[in-house]
Amino acid sequence: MHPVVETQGLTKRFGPHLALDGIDLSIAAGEIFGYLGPNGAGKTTTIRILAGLLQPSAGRAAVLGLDVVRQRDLMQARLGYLPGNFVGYDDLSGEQYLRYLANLRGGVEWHVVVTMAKRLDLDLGRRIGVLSHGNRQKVGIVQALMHHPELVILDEPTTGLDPIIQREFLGLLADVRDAGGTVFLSSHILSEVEAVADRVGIIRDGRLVVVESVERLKHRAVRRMDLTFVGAPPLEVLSSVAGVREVTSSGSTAHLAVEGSTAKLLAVAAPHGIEQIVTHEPDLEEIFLAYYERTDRLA
Ligand SMILES: Nc1ncnc2c1ncn2[C@@H]1O[C@H](COP(=O)(O)OP(=O)(O)OP(=O)(O)O)[C@@H](O)[C@H]1O
Repeated sequence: MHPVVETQGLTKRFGPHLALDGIDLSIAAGEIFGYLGPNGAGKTTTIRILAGLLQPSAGRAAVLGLDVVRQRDLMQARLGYLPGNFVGYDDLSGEQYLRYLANLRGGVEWHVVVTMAKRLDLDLGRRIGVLSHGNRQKVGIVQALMHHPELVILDEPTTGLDPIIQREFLGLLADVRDAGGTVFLSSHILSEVEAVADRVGIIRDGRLVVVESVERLKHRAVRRMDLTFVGAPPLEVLSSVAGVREVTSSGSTAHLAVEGSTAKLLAVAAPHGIEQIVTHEPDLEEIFLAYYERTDRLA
């Protein structure tokens, strides 16, 4: 079976600027793939090429086994797509706009639209022009999913959604996967995609620096922790634990950077009397750091 998304040496230049530098990706049917990277990394450029809206400068991309340049129309008919800057038509209500798009697609099951709107707490009767950014984004999400596409590509879909709606939205994506569909979503925040993605790819400066399962990525990540002790923090003991990268202190609190599991550290620290533990979720930069430091060591 063809991968649902496949790129080989995908490259995009904007004048002298190299926005994508030889991206090789392969995503299988039924996967939720998170495409992560900081601002300007090349996520939108990749997505626009996959959606057939931008031509690569070199390399190739195929979606659902169809070349995104030569077989663009066929490919787009089977795709659901939410652009990063979704706006819709201000003068139409959500319902009018979605019916219009549904007609262009040759009809959709309207009850699917109504159910999704309910789940996302979207009022379909309101004019798009008066909707908040988050509510507009919900219209964009519904139009991307309403026709049960085989592949859904979403560019920063959670922008503007509150946490409860975000969770509901991730549930919709899980439903797509459970029905055999494939999801490709971009984000610059790991925690947004880690709950739902099977694998993630991290792009930085136009290069794919790592592709792996969320579990392995988290394991590789450097996590920051603050351990407050009853007395003075045992800094030397803490520094000697495998995986502990940095140790500083203020008063009775030790500030640590830990790679991988924190179980060993906690076991060693516990006999010294821990009063409080604060764990900070690893952010993307810290994951990059861990990744680059590891490749440096291997080099
Ligand atoms: N049309 C364009 N003309 C010139 N440069 C562009 C164009 N589109 C994107 N770029 C540049 O290509 C690089 C990648 O941009 P891209 O929008 O793909 O990043 P991104 O990862 O989606 O970032 P963000 O999270 O900020 O949207 C950036 O340096 C950007 O300035």
